[in-house]
Amino acid sequence: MQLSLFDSGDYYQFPAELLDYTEHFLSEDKATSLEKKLIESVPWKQRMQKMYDKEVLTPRLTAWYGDDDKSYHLGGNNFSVNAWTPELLSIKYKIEKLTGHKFNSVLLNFYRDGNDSVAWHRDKESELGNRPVIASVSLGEIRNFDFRKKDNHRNKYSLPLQHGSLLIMKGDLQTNWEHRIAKSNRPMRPRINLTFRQIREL
Ligand SMILES: O=C(O)CCC(=O)C(=O)O
Ligand SMILES: [Fe+2]
Repeated sequence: MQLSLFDSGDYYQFPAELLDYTEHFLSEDKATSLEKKLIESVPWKQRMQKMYDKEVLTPRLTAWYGDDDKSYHLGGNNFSVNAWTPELLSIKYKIEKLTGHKFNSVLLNFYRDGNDSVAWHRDKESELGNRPVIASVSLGEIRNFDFRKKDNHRNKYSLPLQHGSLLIMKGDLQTNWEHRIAKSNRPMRPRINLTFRQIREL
């Protein structure tokens, strides 16, 4: 795994048990055709999100797919669940085979350009349980996945997520670290991110 530091004056070793990065998880062709298919066929929506006490529009489009037609509360959002498509199921099986972890849902993010983003957060909803394993597939534009220690923001890293890559987030990552996809002034093509999760019923 290659990590670039934000602040070259300080050096922190990032604990490898929290992240697993596979750069060429999908072939270039596979990744490109999947990206095109998802952009065209997913019922993308800009949703409302609770930020402190206010409801704001998320600065990206999202969609939720999963095992049945229940809708889950995730971080106070009420997503209605779409049924698995053959493309998403086949990616899910490929990740399960590689990692040995099972997933029952996937949250899709569509970053239309550099203006779209996800703010610093942890995926710590109780539906995910303790120390969740989240599998994140990236398609399209290379965006930086930034992460920082919750109690020491200077302990901060950036990982450029390549087209067709797989990032596994695990261990205490969602407990002790925050992550984000920052906005950029650089002209950017669209990017799609798929985060496979195991949601429990509460
Ligand atoms: O787009 C990404 O790589 C990260 C998305 C994310 O953090 C999330 O959906 O919780
Ligand atoms: Fe996240």
